[in-house]
Amino acid sequence: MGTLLAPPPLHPCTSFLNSPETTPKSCAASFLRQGKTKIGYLALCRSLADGNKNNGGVRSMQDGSSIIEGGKKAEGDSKVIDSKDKLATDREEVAEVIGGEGKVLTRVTHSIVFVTAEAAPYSKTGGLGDVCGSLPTALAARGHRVMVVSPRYLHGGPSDKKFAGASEVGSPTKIYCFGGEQEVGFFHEFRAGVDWVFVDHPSYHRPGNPYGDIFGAFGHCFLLLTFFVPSFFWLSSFGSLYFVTQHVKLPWCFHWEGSLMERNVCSLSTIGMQALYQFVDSRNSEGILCLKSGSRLMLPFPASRCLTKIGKCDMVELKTFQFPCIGLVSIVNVVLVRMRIISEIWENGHCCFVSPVGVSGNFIMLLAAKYRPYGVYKDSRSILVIHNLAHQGVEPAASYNNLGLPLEWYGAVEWVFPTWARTHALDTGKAVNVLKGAIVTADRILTVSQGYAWEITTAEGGYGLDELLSSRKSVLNGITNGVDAAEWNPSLDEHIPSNYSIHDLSGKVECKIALQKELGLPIRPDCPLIGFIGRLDYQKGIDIILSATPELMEEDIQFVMLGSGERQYEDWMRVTEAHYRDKYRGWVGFNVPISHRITAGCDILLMPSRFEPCGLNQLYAMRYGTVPVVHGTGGLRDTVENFNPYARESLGEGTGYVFIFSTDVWEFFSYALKIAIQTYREHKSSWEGLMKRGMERDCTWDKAAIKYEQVFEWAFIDPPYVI
Ligand SMILES: Nc1ncnc2c1ncn2[C@@H]1O[C@H](COP(=O)(O)OP(=O)(O)O[C@H]2O[C@H](CO)[C@@H](O)[C@H](O)[C@H]2O)[C@@H](O)[C@H]1O
Repeated sequence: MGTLLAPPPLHPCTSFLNSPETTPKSCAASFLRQGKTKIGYLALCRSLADGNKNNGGVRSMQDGSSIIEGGKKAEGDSKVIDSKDKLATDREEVAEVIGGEGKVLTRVTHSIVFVTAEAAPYSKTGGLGDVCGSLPTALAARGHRVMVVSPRYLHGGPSDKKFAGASEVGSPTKIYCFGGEQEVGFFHEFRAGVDWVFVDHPSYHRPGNPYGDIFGAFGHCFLLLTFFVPSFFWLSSFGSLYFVTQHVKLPWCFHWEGSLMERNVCSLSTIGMQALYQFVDSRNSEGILCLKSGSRLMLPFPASRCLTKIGKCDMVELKTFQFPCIGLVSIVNVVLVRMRIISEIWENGHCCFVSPVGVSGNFIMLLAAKYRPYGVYKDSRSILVIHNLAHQGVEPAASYNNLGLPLEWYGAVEWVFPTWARTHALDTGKAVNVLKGAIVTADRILTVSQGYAWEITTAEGGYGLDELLSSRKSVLNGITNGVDAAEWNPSLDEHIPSNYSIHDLSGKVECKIALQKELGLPIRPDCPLIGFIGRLDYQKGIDIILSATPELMEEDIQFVMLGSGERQYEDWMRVTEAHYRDKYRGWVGFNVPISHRITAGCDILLMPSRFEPCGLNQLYAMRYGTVPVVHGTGGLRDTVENFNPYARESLGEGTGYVFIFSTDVWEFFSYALKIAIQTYREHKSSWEGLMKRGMERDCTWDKAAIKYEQVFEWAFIDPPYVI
């Protein structure tokens, strides 16, 4: 094992994340941690970089070392410290690693397991799938050790092939739930530096998408997800947890993402945990604590035993998220929990993250209410990541009993609807709001853009939580989501008919012609082709598009929309297509290859979202030289720079068109769109400048991952918010 002096770390005070008020109080503390640092997964990082180049790959071994696939053990510089060394100090930092292309990989490595309801490319219904498909690979590329656990959905169609690369691990295991024994299998694929693990059960084998079919959302999604969704997120809707452990015997961290549960299923919440531990057990036969008990997992043993059985968690990170197809149902995702097992616990026991009830927001509360008072996880930190404040997980007050919280904690989640929002005379308006509970207990709070981080502290964007969020401004940051550069790259994209790049845009015209052909629209390369991709709901501003369409159709343009969601909008798309056969196409459904072809083939992409925490399609569009026309809100305002043709001595500035709402909402939208169309037609060089500036933008996950690491560092500078 080698040691070396670390290069000067990033100064935490020179934040690129937020305003000075959100900078941690004690920057000095981080400097105290400088000095001698140990090489941790240097080899992994380097080998990963090398391995990726030569189509090899690095496999992490259970003993904490790593090998390059092909059997060669990492050597020399590539030596990896053994796990005991790794855990000998508090939280060890490894030196920043300069990868093959001079890229800094990471200073601190973790083992991370994502457990998620969807992960692209295997499964995806929206932004959640994108994030869980790309963030793990970005973290792996930075030297972290990453596993993703998600269901093995087989819908009986071509999408089933996506799981073809995964082979079965061991034999199926039996778990007890729903009043009987269930057989659960596990499949595994190592790809892009990440171990992808798929939980298999007959309930995942059905037509539709993960959460519903043509008849609507499955009423028992909770059941489908319970097999791998751990007890953290039970309840009516939430869930996702990532946690990272440095436990030698359990060298993975867990990341649960996106569970959908209904309010009456609290007792089923432990099953996923059991399944996961069964799996872990099968790989680490030594000393893993398997939770095979019945319903409740919360502190199933006396506190004193917990101290030896349960490790300390370094980091908990939660995020809220809306499941597109579920309408009002909210999802709270626990994003990342980094576990540290101090040496004595590590010697005796096992890392075990348990919660009797699952909502991830609830998990943060449980951490504060039930673990820390017993000295468990007192060195942990929690981060709540808010993806969509419109969905908070508000449930009837009676649900409180299912949260597993002590009675005296009711105030943390108490929620009373105003009189006007009550449904009948006897309605007291009393409810519980799990997101509120997480906000008042989390150590740090994140959103998916800086703009949205501010919006949620205002009365307009705070959905009733603005004052609470304002009171926590000093720990509130925004990190913009990234783009999976491998999936969304016009020069490599296999879904589009012609590849192209900023240096040669000729392929883009070919993509446009091919799209017009595919849609049955007149083939007219010079006609502005406008696109929209997304959920058909209020958030995405579909009503604005709807209002503006008649006027828009008077223009010489073509317009294609891809989306699914509210029935009224789907019907509207069909009717509009029938009415404007030579100009409009509405593709009702969810189709990833088509979304790529629309992104590549269109000239303009519309995103008139009423609010948008981050938004991904505008990022994809810019990468593909498609100019976004967006409402200046949240992440859209942060990521799209408004076009200014006069800037830089008339060379122009900006990457798209940003309009602001007023009372006549659609008129502002129409106005911005008309200017875009006019620029496309009459000012070709300005348009090309717009396209190229968008394509030059670096919106990759690498940048976001570095910012996440910065927030983790800050989280450890302060003591836990609630002890
Ligand atoms: N019919 C269809 N066919 C094919 N692909 C389709 C599709 N409809 C949508 N998609 C794809 O699904 C993804 C949706 O991304 P968004 O950022 O709009 O996420 P969403 O609003 O679901 O989630 C929330 O979480 C994300 C992630 O944090 C935030 O960016 C966002 O603001 C917040 O509302 C994109 O990749 C898009 O191309």
